[in-house]
Amino acid sequence: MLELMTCAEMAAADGRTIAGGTPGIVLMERAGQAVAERVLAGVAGPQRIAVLCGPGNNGGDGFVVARLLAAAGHDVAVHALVPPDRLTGDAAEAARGWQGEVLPLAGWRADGVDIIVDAIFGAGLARDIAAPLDAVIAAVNAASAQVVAVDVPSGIDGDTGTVRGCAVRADETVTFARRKPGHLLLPGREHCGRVHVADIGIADATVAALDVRTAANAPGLWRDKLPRPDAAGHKYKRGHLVVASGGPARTGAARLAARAGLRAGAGLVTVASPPAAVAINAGHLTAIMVRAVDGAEQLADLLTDARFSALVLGPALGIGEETRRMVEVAAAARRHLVLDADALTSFSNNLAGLWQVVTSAAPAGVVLTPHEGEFARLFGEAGGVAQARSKLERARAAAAASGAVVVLKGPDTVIAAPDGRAAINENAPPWLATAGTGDVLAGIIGGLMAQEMPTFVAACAGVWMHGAAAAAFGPGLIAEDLPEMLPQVWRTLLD
Ligand SMILES: NC(=O)C1=CN([C@@H]2O[C@H](COP(=O)(O)OP(=O)(O)OC[C@H]3O[C@@H](n4cnc5c(N)ncnc54)[C@H](O)[C@@H]3O)[C@@H](O)[C@H]2O)[C@@H](O)CC1
Ligand SMILES: [K+]
Repeated sequence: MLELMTCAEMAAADGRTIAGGTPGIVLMERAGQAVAERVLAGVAGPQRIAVLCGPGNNGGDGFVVARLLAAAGHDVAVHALVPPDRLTGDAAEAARGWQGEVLPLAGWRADGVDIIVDAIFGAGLARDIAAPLDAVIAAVNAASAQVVAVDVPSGIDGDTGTVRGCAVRADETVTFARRKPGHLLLPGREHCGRVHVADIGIADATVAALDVRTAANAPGLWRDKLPRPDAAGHKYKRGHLVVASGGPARTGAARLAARAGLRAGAGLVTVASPPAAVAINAGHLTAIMVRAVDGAEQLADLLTDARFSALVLGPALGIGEETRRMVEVAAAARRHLVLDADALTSFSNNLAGLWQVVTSAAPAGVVLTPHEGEFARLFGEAGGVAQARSKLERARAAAAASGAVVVLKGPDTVIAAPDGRAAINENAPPWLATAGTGDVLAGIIGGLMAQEMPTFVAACAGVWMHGAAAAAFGPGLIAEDLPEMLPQVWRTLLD
């Protein structure tokens, strides 16, 4: 269940389930039940519980939770934004099931409360939170109580993960059927605590019929497309990756990418080096080959040999005309390309040029791996990017505008394909943000593409393996450690 459903998709799935014969109040009962079970898991003895209810169905879920927790013997107080007689539909029905008092939410204080159930806003959050609710949310966040959020922490936009004015910080969040993008994108992810997905009876077929295009990035998305070494195979069948090196003072980045490409399974890896840097590159490499390649013209000569199947261009390659020409030459030779760092910056404010590169490389795939700064220089002006509400939408718009697979890097890296598919990565530990790790990522993706793994899934797999390698190493990681952790990551994937 890697799909992520937007708030609108969730509402559509709900609507179809209701149309299929399951009344809305039954879904709400199941939702409330799932939250109540989560609250009860791990509590010993009677608790003082405050259930904070908003004006819509999220609040309706809250009334169900309150009823079930009171029935389980806890001391439950309900505080609502609007009086129950102003609720409508399923929420009104759920509120009628609550026999106790309903106190106002404005001015609520957390004094003496053990557990807070946040049922103020969920998928229907439509604008920034204002007074007096901002004070309520501040009180939730200042409380020492355990906070369990219903669906999404109130104030977090379920589609974008952004904070609308202010937002609850939950210890646990119980959502329904599938997670939403806002559970994975920052800062939303940090507000959710542990996320639990409860089955409320929305059929997989109902979700499938919605053609959901966004997923959490995990092996289930691409494991079956990973290149698998076979007994009869040999290195020439596992692709040949070329990584272009910068000049004598800037060679380390290419070697990091090259080593990562080899560990990612490329059969052969060659560092294409300016003649002046061949000696230093050769002095630091063993299993990886070095070839003297002096600029774009000689790269074109090299690529007349059809065995070179993929290239990584960009890490410390230098910004400017020559790098741009190397990219164009590689594209014209129809090789799989990973464009990173200086190769991206060499196309700043030149989206037309980038589009040309992607078009001429086709059917070979092109992956762009910008961090936020490179992304802004490349796509700041692109249609759709400026209007995008989230990192997810920005990456998707950039992929559509460039025709390439875009890997928009960060702690919540988004991988987007020009056809609209996108994945959000969540396995990167904070210590992955260190010098040179981007070069390694480019190398891993290049290594997978050299083996003919399809472009979008190669990018997704590369990002995940990169995060898994960092997580397996732990704090203190430096970029050089990442390729060395890949065998361990491979073992978990190829079992
Ligand atoms: N049918 C479904 O999809 C199901 C939905 N369920 C619950 O229903 C929720 C969605 O319900 P709704 O669509 O009613 O949405 P919400 O209950 O999240 O909120 C909508 C209400 O909040 C008001 N509102 C929005 N932003 C506001 C702001 N910043 N300040 C003040 N008021 C604001 C709106 O005017 C509206 O009255 C889900 O999050 C989930 O908890 C569950 O009952 C399970 C089934
Ligand atoms: K909520």
